[in-house]
Amino acid sequence: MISKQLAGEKAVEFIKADMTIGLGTGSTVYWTIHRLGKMVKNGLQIRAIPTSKQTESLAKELGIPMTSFSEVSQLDLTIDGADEIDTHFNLIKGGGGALLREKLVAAASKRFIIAADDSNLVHTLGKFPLPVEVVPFAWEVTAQRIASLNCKPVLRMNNKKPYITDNGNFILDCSFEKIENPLDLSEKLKLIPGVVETGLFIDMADLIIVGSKNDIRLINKN
Ligand SMILES: O=C[C@H](O)[C@H](O)[C@H](O)COP(=O)(O)O
Repeated sequence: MISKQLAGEKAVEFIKADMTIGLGTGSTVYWTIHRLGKMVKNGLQIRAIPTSKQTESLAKELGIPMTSFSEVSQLDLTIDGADEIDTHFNLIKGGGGALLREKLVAAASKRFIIAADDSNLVHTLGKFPLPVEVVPFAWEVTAQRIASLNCKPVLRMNNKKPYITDNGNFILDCSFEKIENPLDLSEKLKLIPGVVETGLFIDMADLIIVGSKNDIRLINKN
């Protein structure tokens, strides 16, 4: 069994009846969503808010009942993946382009669980290029401003065209190499006009489930 699958499937143990669950995006929570689909088939009653169109269609296919922020304002639990996790529980997310909805859903959740594998654990964030969601208008100028923070922003492409997020925006993948102060960088990025959201999730995760070749580790905050 692959490590992401181990971690993703383990995460469903934290889902209880009648919860409202945030469903993340990516190849790790794919396994969570599949397991949850089986639990729902066996009678578990929950409702879910997806963090992307991709997750929404998978969850619908599996018969997982959906809700939205027009019906609920707080979720009991969100389960998501991460591209990098540092020793202070800070994350880089957005490799799959879903960072904006992921952050909104995580911020509205009482508990935020990350399922990942040991390759995602790092001492310092930044080797994985930081995804930054920007509005398409004047994205070139936004990219120049971001570059002045000491990185190389690259416009994410898809079939030779700019990749478009579920919110109609572009993504700039920004290679910082080492992000020594994630909070400071996050604040600086958010001050740049045109930046919608960044893939830095600072001190939001409550529990990390780390799958490796043959076992699973749970890392609790504090
Ligand atoms: O936009 C995508 C998300 O932030 C994913 O959770 C992240 O990229 C990790 O994905 P995966 O589970 O495929 O490694």
